Amino acid sequence: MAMSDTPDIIYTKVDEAPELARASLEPIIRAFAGAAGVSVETRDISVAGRILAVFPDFLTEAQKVSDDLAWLGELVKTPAANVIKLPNISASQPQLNAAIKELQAKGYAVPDYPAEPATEAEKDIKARYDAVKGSAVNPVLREGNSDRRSAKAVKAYAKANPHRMGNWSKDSKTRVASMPGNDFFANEKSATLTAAQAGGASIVFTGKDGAETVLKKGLKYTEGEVVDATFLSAKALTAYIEQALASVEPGVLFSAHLKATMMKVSDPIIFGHFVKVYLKDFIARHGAELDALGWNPNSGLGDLEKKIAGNATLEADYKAVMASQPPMYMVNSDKGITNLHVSSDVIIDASMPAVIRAGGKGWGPDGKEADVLCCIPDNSYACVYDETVEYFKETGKLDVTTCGAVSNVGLMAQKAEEYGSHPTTFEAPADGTIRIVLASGEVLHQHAVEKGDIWRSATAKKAPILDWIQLGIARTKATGAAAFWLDKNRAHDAELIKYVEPALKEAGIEILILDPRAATRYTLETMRAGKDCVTITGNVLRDYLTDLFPILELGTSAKMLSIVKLMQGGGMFETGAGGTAPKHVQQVQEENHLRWDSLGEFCALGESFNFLADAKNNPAAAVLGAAVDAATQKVLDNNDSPEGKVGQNDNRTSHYFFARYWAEALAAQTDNAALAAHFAPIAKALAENEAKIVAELHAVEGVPADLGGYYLLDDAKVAKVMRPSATLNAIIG
Ligand SMILES: NC(=O)C1=CN([C@@H]2O[C@H](COP(=O)(O)OP(=O)(O)OC[C@H]3O[C@@H](n4cnc5c(N)ncnc54)[C@H](OP(=O)(O)O)[C@@H]3O)[C@@H](O)[C@H]2O)C=CC1
Ligand SMILES: O=C(O)CCC(=O)C(=O)O
Ligand SMILES: [Mg+2]
Repeated sequence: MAMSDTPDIIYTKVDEAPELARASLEPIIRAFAGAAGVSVETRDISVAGRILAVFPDFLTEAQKVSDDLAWLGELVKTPAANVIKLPNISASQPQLNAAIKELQAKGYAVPDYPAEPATEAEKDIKARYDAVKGSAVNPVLREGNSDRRSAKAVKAYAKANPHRMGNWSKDSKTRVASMPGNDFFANEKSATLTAAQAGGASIVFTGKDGAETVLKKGLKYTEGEVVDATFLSAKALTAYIEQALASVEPGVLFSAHLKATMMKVSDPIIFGHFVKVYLKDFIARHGAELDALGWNPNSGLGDLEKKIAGNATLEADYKAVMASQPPMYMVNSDKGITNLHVSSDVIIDASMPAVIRAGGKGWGPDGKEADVLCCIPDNSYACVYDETVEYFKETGKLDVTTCGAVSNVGLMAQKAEEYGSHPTTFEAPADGTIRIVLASGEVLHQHAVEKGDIWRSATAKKAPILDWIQLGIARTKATGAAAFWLDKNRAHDAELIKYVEPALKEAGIEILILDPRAATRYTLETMRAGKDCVTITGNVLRDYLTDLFPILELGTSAKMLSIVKLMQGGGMFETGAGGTAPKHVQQVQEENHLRWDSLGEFCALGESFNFLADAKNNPAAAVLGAAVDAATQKVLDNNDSPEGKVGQNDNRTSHYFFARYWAEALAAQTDNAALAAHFAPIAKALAENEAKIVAELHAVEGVPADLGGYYLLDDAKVAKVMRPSATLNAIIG
């Protein structure tokens, strides 16, 4: 990729609430940066955009789009990368189907998703869609390790303006239940490869009859790579879910917390097992009919309800079976949407912290809060939530006004660990053995499996591991307390410890190495004592903890600063640590109020300019960056962030205030006289027209908004909705 034609900054075009926010904020950024000669361009990583990009052969010339994700995937491997990445949808199967339907209805002749492909052509279509499904963007762009923390101003704001926290009681019945064994944790094997073991490998299934099937060929391992293999027993999973359901006490809700988006192969299957157990009697009675309707349990109760709609017998029996089971934790009790409707509705990193923040409460079908049994099948990380729940039962809720800040350094680069394991995850086709066979013929790992068991291999490469350790050391030095979250009794972690211990010795620094349960307790106690603490973790805990601790400390993970120092010298700045907040879009559609908080974008923008200033020796970018930081601080100080209701500040008003403070800071600085002169009249006009602009922004609220679609938005309509102030638009230019 030629570096000379790369824009200074890439801002991503995404989905749902952050995409609506982009439509308002990005024109402001483009105009302000442009005045300093800094170029900003967008690239589309929305799920609709990604579908269109992989099916050019089904589209007319006019409909074809560039494959921006592929382009960005190359860019992040170069020092020229400076990407501001907003969250995008990691589509579950029902979401993917809905996006396809919407595109087709809009005249794009993309094919249906072939669930059971028969021909080579159908297999090709399915493979293309499977590359779009689930978490398909982040693993491609994350060519560096993760550094997530709250900016000082954000933490100070949270301490001074504590959010609402539910009370924890000692006799709360909320608890975490995980499998007694035979899970990924128990069955894991791991090895660090020698130079002789590096090279090609394949994954082979051998049936009881001795017949071999190659599940995956062409794997390429490098020296020092940590290669794991493990499986979760389907029978043990079913038995555990049955036992958990039977153990639900009266008045307690049943819930399952998975990550079906990032673990896009394993977790939809696990989700399907929950559905099958919950609806066991119903499926036993109507299995053939449900098959004929084409219902797959992995697609959840949402799809089932659509498929049986109008069939009075099925509907009545479904209702009866649902009523006979313990009540479920609800996604939306008003609309009857349960935990088991769609696998991507309850995502563990966001869902468990919300239960914990509420004092161990979830919403039941009756629209009331209740204690919850939280099923997290695999023991690798369930202990983190279990320990947190038990800790708060013992000690009561956290005092937000005094607690310390917990930041994270996460091993993430180059598809590290479980989050890179989709291509090497398989449901065992029959009873037999699954082996990883190296080019030499050596069997690296093998497991005896039964039909339906979920087997997977994950790896972490040496260079990212070493980079992660150094980042951990640097952040520890800057922070104080820290721990590596590694369990010497877990196969994979034991291999990582072999890297960590000598590196710490060489650096002459002592950092605790604690298993996840002990590390959870240590971190909670440290933060409660008012001290800051770094969690140095693998990829999954990076994800979980950067929602858990911010949601407790700040009320949300949206305000996190999320830096990805790319290993080839570039920078990626993710906004916040959360997702695309689908609920927020619904509110816009219903009453044109967007409560999405762009503080994560503001923080990322400041970092992106600062990075540009250093990387390209661009002093004007440094001026822009410093002014962004000042504006962000002022948005917080003046309480200009969005609130929940029509008539209150929303995303658009917060952008107006941000633009105004940014212009004021640029006008006031003395490092760049030309920029100061350029922004002085803009700042003046923005300030003088405050009442008029805010009135224009509020005037559109309270009635439904037309976005021209859900997955494929109509950009002109979105611009109209998100930029309704003619006065503001004229000043921005
Ligand atoms: N980096 C990425 O690309 C990520 C993408 N995702 C994707 O996002 C989608 C939704 O994920 P989900 O797990 O439901 O989590 P979300 O973080 O989108 O939503 C959970 C809740 O967090 C609050 N929230 C999150 N961000 C903001 C914000 N900027 N401003 C205000 N409130 C915010 C909202 O709560 P309330 O309205 O109650 O205030 C929201 O309902 C999925 O498709 C998922 O795959 C998820 C995580 C990261
Ligand atoms: O890629 C995804 O699906 C979600 C990513 C995520 O939750 C995170 O990185 O915090
Ligand atoms: Mg997350």
